[in-house]
Amino acid sequence: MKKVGLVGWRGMVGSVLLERMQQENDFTHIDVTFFTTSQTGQLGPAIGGDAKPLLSAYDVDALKGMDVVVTCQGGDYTNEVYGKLRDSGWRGYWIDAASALRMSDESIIVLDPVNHDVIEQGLEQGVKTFVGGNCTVSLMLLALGGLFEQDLVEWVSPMTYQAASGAGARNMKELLKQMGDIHGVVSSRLADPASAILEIDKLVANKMKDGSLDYDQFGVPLAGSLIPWIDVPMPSGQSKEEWKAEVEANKILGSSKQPIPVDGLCVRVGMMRCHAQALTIKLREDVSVSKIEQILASHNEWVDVIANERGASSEELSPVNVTGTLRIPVGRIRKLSMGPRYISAFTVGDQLLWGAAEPLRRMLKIICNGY
Ligand SMILES: NC(=O)C1=CN([C@@H]2O[C@H](COP(=O)(O)OP(=O)(O)OC[C@H]3O[C@@H](n4cnc5c(N)ncnc54)[C@H](OP(=O)(O)O)[C@@H]3O)[C@@H](O)[C@H]2O)C=CC1
Ligand SMILES: N[C@@H](CC(=O)OP(=O)(O)O)C(=O)O
Repeated sequence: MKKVGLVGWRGMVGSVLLERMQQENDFTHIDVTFFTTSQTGQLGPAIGGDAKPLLSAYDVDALKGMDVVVTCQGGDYTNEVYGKLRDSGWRGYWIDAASALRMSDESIIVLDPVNHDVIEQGLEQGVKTFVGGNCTVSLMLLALGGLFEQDLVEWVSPMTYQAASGAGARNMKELLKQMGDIHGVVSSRLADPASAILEIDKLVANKMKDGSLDYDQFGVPLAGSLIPWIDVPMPSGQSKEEWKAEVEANKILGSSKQPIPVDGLCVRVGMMRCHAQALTIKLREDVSVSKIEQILASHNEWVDVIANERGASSEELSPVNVTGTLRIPVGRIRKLSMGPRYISAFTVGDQLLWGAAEPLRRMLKIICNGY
């Protein structure tokens, strides 16, 4: 049984990972040790055995005793500890949710339904560092996996609708607080069927603009609004979230030497934990919509092709429908008026499951010989 150290299991991504590992009985196949950056010595969770005192996640000697370290602690932790651990001579497997090591030559970005071959080849060549991809990138590749596998994509432009969870737990709470505070200024009027909508709208607009909403985390109000910028600026004029799309997608696909252009705008909207994306795709050849649907549907067991109909699209391509599940619905597939090689698609996925925790859980399982 492999000795597995878990770091960051208390955070949002880590908790989702723990939940999935429990659902899948993963703890019966590993010898787990829980680490912490802030609660050393306190009792850890009674998972995979009796509760034991938590070890310090900065204790390189303790980490060296692990065959595998899985971390959802974030990039600062990775930057502080990973180098020291490797410099100490440790040759164990490092599995990471943070972006810090994603573009490093010594790492592979893991999304095994899409790049199982890249992962297997890496393992054979002795790669020991495996990093989960950016959430929008992983969710897009799972949705379009069939088209990429058959090399049918000349380029893709994703326009995203990203949930609050991608920015962190405090941001999710802030969004809900904003929703409640806005509702508070009009709740009595909403209860009155005769109330005038323009008066309600004016009160809502005033509340959003008067500076009284909490927006420390997002910097501006998000409830009832949107933010067309995610992460820091890049010299190209892209946001870093937009920059990640092409470099990470091509690294996952193993096509970095002849990269497929992937570029669009990333937008934060008031959803909780599902990211959605509207995709414009240029195909390398004219393929019928029914053939495209067939190619997409047969790629992996989570993708679900939704008919381009009003009812099915409204119900199935909805964060409400997808949240908390591993499903990847993809729909609105039709030819665009630009020409027969241009198609649209729309997809939704849970950014904490396939977008963050699930690729790590599956990588751990691969390393532990599939259990
Ligand atoms: N691949 C992707 O798309 C995504 C990746 N991520 C990555 O995962 C990292 C972690 O993100 P996220 O899970 O949102 O971070 P959180 O802020 O939820 O948790 C990070 C750590 O904060 C500490 N912490 C302090 N107070 C609390 C508390 N009250 N409740 C829970 N934890 C607490 C915990 O460490 P300790 O127990 O040691 O104190 C925890 O592991 C990110 O930095 C990012 O790198 C995140 C989202 C998506
Ligand atoms: N940046 C993503 C979430 C995230 O953590 O991405 P990354 O793992 O690439 O830093 C979002 O805000 O929705």
